[in-house]
Amino acid sequence: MKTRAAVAFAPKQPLEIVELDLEGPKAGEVLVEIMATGICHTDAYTLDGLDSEGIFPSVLGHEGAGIVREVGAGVTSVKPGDHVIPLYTPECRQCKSCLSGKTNLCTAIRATQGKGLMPDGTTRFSYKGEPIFHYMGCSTFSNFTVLPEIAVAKIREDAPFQTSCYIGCGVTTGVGAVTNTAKVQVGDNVVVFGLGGIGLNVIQGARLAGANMIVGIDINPDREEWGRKFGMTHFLNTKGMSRDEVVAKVVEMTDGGADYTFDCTGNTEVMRTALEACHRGWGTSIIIGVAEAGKEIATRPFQLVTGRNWRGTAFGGAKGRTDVPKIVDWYMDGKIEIDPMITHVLSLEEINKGFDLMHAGESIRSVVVF
Ligand SMILES: NC(=O)c1ccc[n+]([C@@H]2O[C@H](COP(=O)([O-])OP(=O)(O)OC[C@H]3O[C@@H](n4cnc5c(N)ncnc54)[C@H](O)[C@@H]3O)[C@@H](O)[C@H]2O)c1
Ligand SMILES: N[C@@H](CCC(=O)N[C@@H](CSCO)C(=O)NCC(=O)O)C(=O)O
Ligand SMILES: [Zn+2]
Ligand SMILES: [Zn+2]
Repeated sequence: MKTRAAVAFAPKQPLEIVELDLEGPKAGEVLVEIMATGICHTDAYTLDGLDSEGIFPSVLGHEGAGIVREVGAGVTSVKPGDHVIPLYTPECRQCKSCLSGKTNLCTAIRATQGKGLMPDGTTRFSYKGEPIFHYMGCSTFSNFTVLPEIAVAKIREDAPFQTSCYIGCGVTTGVGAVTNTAKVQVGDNVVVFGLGGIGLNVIQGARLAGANMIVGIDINPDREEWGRKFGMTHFLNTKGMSRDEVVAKVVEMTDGGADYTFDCTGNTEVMRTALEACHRGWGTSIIIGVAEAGKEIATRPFQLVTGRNWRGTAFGGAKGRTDVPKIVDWYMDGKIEIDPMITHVLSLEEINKGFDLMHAGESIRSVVVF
């Protein structure tokens, strides 16, 4: 079949809208019509050539929602007509990681996914006879895409695609980092570095968990109003401040340091600041941001010797097929907010504008509707 898609032919080039050839689903795979997709900063980081796993030409996008249109042989958990959210962190429920009960990082198809291929080692997309690679196992910047059965979460049919697609990454990552990874408790003091599409969801996750202080930090002053909408209690604009100044200010505000800090910037200098702003003896810093290829984190080991903890999280520690339908329920029941964070709704033809808005700090989430 044919599908309209925004293709990343090369790094640092605008996406091109073209008609691709798409092979149907093989055994264990499903064909999904993508109805809406968000644009996450991770898509921009890959398009900018900063991802060590970045492959071109490819169809980016990993924050989608859509409808199953066809299933391959042996598929039993979904059927045509089901509403689904694609999962860049699949859940096979059989691999060592899934069975461990300790992680959401299913390893069943990670090797081929990282090479832009389906589990059988081939790609379903092509253009003028040449292969086009998949991205994060999702490729939601295509109107139709093929996914492994283990990489789709079935969701309720009354959830709007335009907003629930954000649960495919940003919402689940931010809220889950608080509830699954940090396990923030009532009364904890939380500091969030970077109040974009992920950080604002960390803030609403901290509010849900009953945190005491929720301090938001950004270098964009417009983000203060955004943070306050979702439960932020204090704001710090750190533009022009040194690491020591930021740490000292957070330690003063939180009476010794935060119980939990979250990096939602991807900047390795900010990651260090976030660790050092944690309370001596027990504070934990969670890295959510994805850093550019080649960047490394550093701190004095004394920071860890004196009881601070450094951790990371992918997809908010959520097990996709199990947890995503529940997060959709939280949204539909009004426990978490999504609609106000969708600042721009674009057509596929306008997708490059979504990247421009993100880089200019003018959007929280842009969503493309097909
Ligand atoms: N671990 C995961 O599973 C996961 C999932 C989604 C996104 N991410 C990553 O999370 C990060 C955030 O993504 P997003 O979509 O929210 O991006 P975004 O562009 O919407 O937001 C980033 C925010 O950080 C702020 N910022 C930038 N530099 C800063 C600095 N030095 N100090 C303080 N604030 C600063 C920006 O002003 C902006 O508000 C990215 O690195 C993305 O790749 C990780
Ligand atoms: N490919 C990059 C790392 C990118 C990365 O860390 N991705 C996150 C999701 S970001 C979503 O917006 C993730 O899930 N990581 C776990 C995994 O990819 O298995 C690199 O090579 O540095
Ligand atoms: Zn993402
Ligand atoms: Zn698994």
